[in-house]
Amino acid sequence: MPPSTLELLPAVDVRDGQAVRLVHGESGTETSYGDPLQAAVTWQEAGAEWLHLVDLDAAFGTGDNREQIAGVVRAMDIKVELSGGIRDDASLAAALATGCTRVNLGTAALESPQWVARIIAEHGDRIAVGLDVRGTTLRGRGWTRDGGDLYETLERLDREGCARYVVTDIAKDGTLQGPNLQLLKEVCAATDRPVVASGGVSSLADLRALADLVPAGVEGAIVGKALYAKAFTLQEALAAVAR
Ligand SMILES: O=C(O)c1ccccc1N[C@@H]1O[C@H](COP(=O)(O)O)[C@@H](O)[C@H]1O
Repeated sequence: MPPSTLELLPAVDVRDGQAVRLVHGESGTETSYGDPLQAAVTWQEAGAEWLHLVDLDAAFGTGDNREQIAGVVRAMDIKVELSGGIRDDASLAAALATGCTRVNLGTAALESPQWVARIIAEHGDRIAVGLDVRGTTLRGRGWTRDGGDLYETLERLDREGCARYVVTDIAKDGTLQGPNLQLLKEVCAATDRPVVASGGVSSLADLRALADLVPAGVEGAIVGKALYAKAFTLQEALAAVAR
């Protein structure tokens, strides 16, 4: 039975050793929120069951924060979804070895389809694919390059057995303008796999609207800027989506 309550995944995105939020995922738009471990512990203590942890330097190709991020995963008692720069056997092995619950692949799903098919077959539910889109065009390499059509890629990944998708509307990400509910409905209609919504959450009303999409296939929501900007507390968010 799929869960009836929307899962919430507070985000900790790490750039140059700091927890940051970006606007539209654009490098150079960072607002810093300090120590990533402190941020992660704060969300865990506030009742989070999941953490969405991103190595932004690895995603942008400007280095990595791998050891620091592994330390954050090790310090957590909650489930961790780990992403950023997981593109080959070595980076995948390092990511899985942190003990994270699952990894989320972006660029690799666009540029290395055969490798992704193999690791989906090998690791099943521990692999999610991030479908980061502008309109219906996928973006990779730190969201700087086009990577094909959303629905063609979704069909291929479904065929290969991908367990779930993390869908980000880049136009909404970091803007506090509300999630793209229409996009999420369309993706849910195109796949029977669970979808984690990402981008734009600004209010408890947004979270309730996403919770209304649980029967359609939205399993969870990543919440970033709204929590850091204190639009609401995580406790309020968890209460808002409890069904
Ligand atoms: O989360 C962001 O703000 C973000 C911005 C720009 C690029 C990537 C971003 N996040 C996540 O990084 C992974 C993709 O990394 P890769 O392409 O596999 O190296 C994906 O989860 C994005 O959602």
